[in-house]
Amino acid sequence: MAISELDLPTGVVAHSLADPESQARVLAEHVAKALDFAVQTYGQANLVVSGGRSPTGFFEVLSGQALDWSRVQVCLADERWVAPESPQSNEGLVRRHLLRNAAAQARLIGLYHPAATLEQAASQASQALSVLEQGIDVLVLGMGDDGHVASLFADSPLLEQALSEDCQEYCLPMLAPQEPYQRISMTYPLLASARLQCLAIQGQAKLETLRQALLADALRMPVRAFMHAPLEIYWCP
Ligand SMILES: O=C1O[C@H](COP(=O)(O)O)[C@@H](O)[C@H](O)[C@H]1O
Repeated sequence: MAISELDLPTGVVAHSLADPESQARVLAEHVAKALDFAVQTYGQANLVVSGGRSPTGFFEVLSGQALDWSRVQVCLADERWVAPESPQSNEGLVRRHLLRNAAAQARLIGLYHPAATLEQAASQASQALSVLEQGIDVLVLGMGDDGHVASLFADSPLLEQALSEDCQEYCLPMLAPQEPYQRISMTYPLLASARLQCLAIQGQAKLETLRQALLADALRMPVRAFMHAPLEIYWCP
């Protein structure tokens, strides 16, 4: 299957790239241009990225893009509730693969807080995100094989609240079906307020997940909630 065969909603743009290297380069150049525009226009840029396993190549190419990184704030769309030193930490991934080269100058706003409970940690993460006062300039989402984005998982107790357009919280505690179970996720209204919204996915299996999500309810496959303009999908086999 090719991404052009999917019946995407009007306004959703699909980019089909030849391989992971091309995907990383094209996405990194597009993101860097948008960050540079925000720096020139507002004096600062806010970038929200995802974790997991797939963004490392993109992070490494982005880290070498020429722009005034000292004016860029990097935040995470979601975090596993583990210390940044853990190999499962999304913050750790960003520190190792993105905050290097030119991008070492950027400021990272992590979602991890060592609170007594996951609920308290999520509340502290929400408060820390008040630094996003000019809004999110660029959002880069990934997608799990089950159709989750950020840490918005089907069957997580607070999913309906997190996907509600009226949700006032920047972050909510979420539960994943696999380890690490305890997660903190940015909620739908904050994520969907980003000026540039990108979804980066690789492989046939994820294309099939996306095809199923287009026919599903967002409560079963949360990626469905983001299938509207101005989403840009970057896919490669
Ligand atoms: O658990 C997570 O998974 C998704 C997807 O990760 P991927 O490696 O399959 O692309 C990721 O977007 C999210 O940030 C992460 O916490």
